[in-house]
Amino acid sequence: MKIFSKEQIYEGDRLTIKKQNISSADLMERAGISLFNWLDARLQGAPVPILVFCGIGNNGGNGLVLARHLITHGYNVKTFIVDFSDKRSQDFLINYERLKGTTKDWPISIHDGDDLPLISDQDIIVDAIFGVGLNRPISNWVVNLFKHFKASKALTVSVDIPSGLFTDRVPKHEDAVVFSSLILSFQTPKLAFFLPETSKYVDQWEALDIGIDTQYLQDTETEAHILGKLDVLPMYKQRGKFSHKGEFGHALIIGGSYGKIGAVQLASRAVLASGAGLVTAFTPKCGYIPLQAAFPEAMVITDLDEEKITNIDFNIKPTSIGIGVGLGTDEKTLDAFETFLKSNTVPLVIDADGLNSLSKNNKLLKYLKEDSILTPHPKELERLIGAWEDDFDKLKKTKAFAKKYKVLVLIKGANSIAVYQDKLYINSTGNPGLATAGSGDVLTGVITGLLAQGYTALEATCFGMYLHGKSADIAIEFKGYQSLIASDVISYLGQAYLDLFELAEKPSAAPKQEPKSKNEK
Ligand SMILES: NC(=O)C1=CN([C@@H]2O[C@H](COP(=O)(O)OP(=O)(O)OC[C@H]3O[C@@H](n4cnc5c(N)ncnc54)[C@H](O)[C@@H]3O)[C@@H](O)[C@H]2O)[C@H](O)CC1
Ligand SMILES: [K+]
Repeated sequence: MKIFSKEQIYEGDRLTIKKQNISSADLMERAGISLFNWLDARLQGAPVPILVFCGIGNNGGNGLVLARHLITHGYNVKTFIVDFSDKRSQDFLINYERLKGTTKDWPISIHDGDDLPLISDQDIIVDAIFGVGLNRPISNWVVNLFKHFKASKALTVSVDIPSGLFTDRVPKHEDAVVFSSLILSFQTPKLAFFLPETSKYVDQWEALDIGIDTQYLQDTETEAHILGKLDVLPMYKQRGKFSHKGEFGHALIIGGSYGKIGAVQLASRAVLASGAGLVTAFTPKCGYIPLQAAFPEAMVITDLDEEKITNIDFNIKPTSIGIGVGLGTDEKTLDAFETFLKSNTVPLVIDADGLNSLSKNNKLLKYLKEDSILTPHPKELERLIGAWEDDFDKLKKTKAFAKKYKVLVLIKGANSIAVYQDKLYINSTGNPGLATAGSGDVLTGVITGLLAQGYTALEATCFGMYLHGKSADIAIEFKGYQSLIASDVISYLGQAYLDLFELAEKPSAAPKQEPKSKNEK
């Protein structure tokens, strides 16, 4: 699913109005009705108090349309105008008058210095104060209103985007953003829903279709995509009836050091579980017995050194290589890594100490084969590209890095993001159970395994991170968040594959999290 930028959203609105020969107030009506329909289908007329807080722009206008339809359908509604400016938008004004013509309960204006309205835990807050038009810091008294929302613990439904969240930068203060229980976002989710520094304001989101011109939605290239099942399904390579293991590639996992052979085992097992035909592990000598004993499906080649890799020399012809898991950064290993990089021509995944070796000696970056895949977690990324100002800046810097060295960078996190050329691919699967030892080694194995099977670097990364997260999502149903271990992610990979062919749904949620207790925000 595409994620449109703020400029693209405005352009989509403009074009839709023109092509469908409607007024902007008509489009606002449609957006407001889509909000109403969504809520009405869930509330089914329940008399729960709904407090609709409207700003003075078009986001506020959306709130006014919603309030009007809720009122005419008999809901218990109070409407407030958060009067932070006298520059009311035209469509806001049209809908302000329409609401006043519908009910005797006219909207109550809230100004700087006014008492804040009473909100109880059982109320529903509709946050239609700021939309994507937010372009500067918010006044203190409005921030106090946001704090008041948060303190109330009422369910908070944000229209389009949580008020206070920018589309292109991280807000300076946490209090200056509404914490949403649910965002009803028009047409497309916003990038901010998925970044570590801004996704904390987002619990759940839904994209509501408001009838933006289909051609425009189809033809417009976006910088970011959120990868759901429908996005990865076309990447899946079917197996023919007469296929044999030679057709599914031979992956080589290079890594391990004394005490860290498990990482190689996890990655190698994940290679096979992802569907690769053969896997060989290259480790120091100390890896030989544990790997052969615990993992009979793997072949093992060892270094001459007992405890660390000192010379990467093998006489097989792998179709993909994953390097770095458990590798360590001993001087001799670094030398071996350098020699390997200089001569390697095989599609490559670099993880963990492979990445740290690159950061220690960034002259090596120029030896990376085009389309190599780097899979850093944020700390490893920082060592590679330097510090960033905020998450948006991090993406900008990562893009520049990926373009400069012609590589793909997978930034691991609650929503892992693959950065390739000018694009961002955001994973929608996975859960906090994955915050456990070895889950990165498994991801490296899955991606290396897919590369071995002939998936392109972009496909292997997108499909790999999706399957890895999906496997964990299925696994926690049985294991729970706390008990999930990396081996489980391998065990459930098969289920993740099978799930691809279950009824496809759209990506449903922001980073999955444990259900919050009622009083926690
Ligand atoms: N065409 C439509 O009817 C549709 C509208 N949609 C909704 O519109 C918003 C975007 O609306 P916009 O009027 O551009 O901006 P906002 O309502 O988000 O912002 C309000 C207004 O306030 C000004 N402003 C910005 N920051 C501040 C600040 N810190 N303090 C004071 N004032 C500020 C800014 O200049 C704006 O004019 C979008 O999110 C949708 O909800 C839909 O797109 C559907 C079609
Ligand atoms: K909002």
